Amino acid sequence: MIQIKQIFKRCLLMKIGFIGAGKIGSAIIEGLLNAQNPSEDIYVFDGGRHHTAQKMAAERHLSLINNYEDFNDCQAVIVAVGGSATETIIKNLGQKYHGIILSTGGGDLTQINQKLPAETSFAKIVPNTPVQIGAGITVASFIPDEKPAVITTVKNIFTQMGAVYVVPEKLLGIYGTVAGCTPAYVDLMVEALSDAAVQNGVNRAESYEIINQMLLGTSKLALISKKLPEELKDEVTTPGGSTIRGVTKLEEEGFRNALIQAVNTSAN
Ligand SMILES: NC(=O)C1=CN([C@@H]2O[C@H](COP(=O)(O)OP(=O)(O)OC[C@H]3O[C@@H](n4cnc5c(N)ncnc54)[C@H](O)[C@@H]3O)[C@@H](O)[C@H]2O)C=CC1
Ligand SMILES: O=C(O)[C@@H]1CCC=N1
Repeated sequence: MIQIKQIFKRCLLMKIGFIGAGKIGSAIIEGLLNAQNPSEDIYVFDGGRHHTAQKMAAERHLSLINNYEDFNDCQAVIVAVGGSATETIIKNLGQKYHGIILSTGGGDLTQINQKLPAETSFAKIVPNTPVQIGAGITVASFIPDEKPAVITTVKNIFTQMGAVYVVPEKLLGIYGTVAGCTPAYVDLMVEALSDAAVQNGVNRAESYEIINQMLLGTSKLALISKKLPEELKDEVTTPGGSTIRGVTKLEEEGFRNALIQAVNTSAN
């Protein structure tokens, strides 16, 4: 049985290329390595100002390449450079590599696809940083008439690292915000909760352990019980107790509104 599973897994394995191995590029690479993809099947392009690709290739034994043509062994190439360089890289890459190009940055799906050779597909993805530990979310958008095999390949790559949502391009911004930006909001909340804990005498390291474990448990409870947030909140808020005093203070300070405005600001 184990052998069959291993053979099945081997069949799903594929070579994946990267241009840009910064924060999100390296998180995806770590996610692929954690999912037991062989390091030599991960190709990284030797470029960029920060030498992150060279460092990562050396440390994690990845295949470092210098020509876009070398990506032709890869089922997909992920462009994770950000900024204005993205579209030029995709255009040049598309002349030399014929497969699936995925970008973590911007660009118009239809316009870019029209400029690429017919055998090359272009799609946009927003992975979040927990992909590195297999607990991520990746949101993807394809042109409306994309080949099903392309969508399946992209899903096969990212389901190794967590959940995948395919959404229309016009919703990629908001889905990407809710999945991709909010880890930073949560980290900010953890820092603030920890500061208050330390202010009241809790050891810093212990406060982080407790708060992160509390978040993990709270999320698991919501996912497993399928209860709504208001039900779960009600289970904690004893009438006349300490939780409702804190909840009321959060309302007074505009906690909910701050989050709503933050999501709108990130997404638009
Ligand atoms: N950090 C995150 O959680 C997420 C980021 N994104 C998007 O992904 C893109 C990249 O973001 P980060 O990884 O955070 O940025 P980053 O600045 O950490 O990484 C970008 C990397 O690209 C490299 N690079 C730049 N030009 C290059 C070139 N011509 N050839 C090869 N490498 C080149 C840089 O040296 C750098 O290592 C951005 O568009 C961002 O909006 C999307 C989802 C999540
Ligand atoms: O901050 C950013 O622009 C990217 C998009 C999603 C997460 N980070």
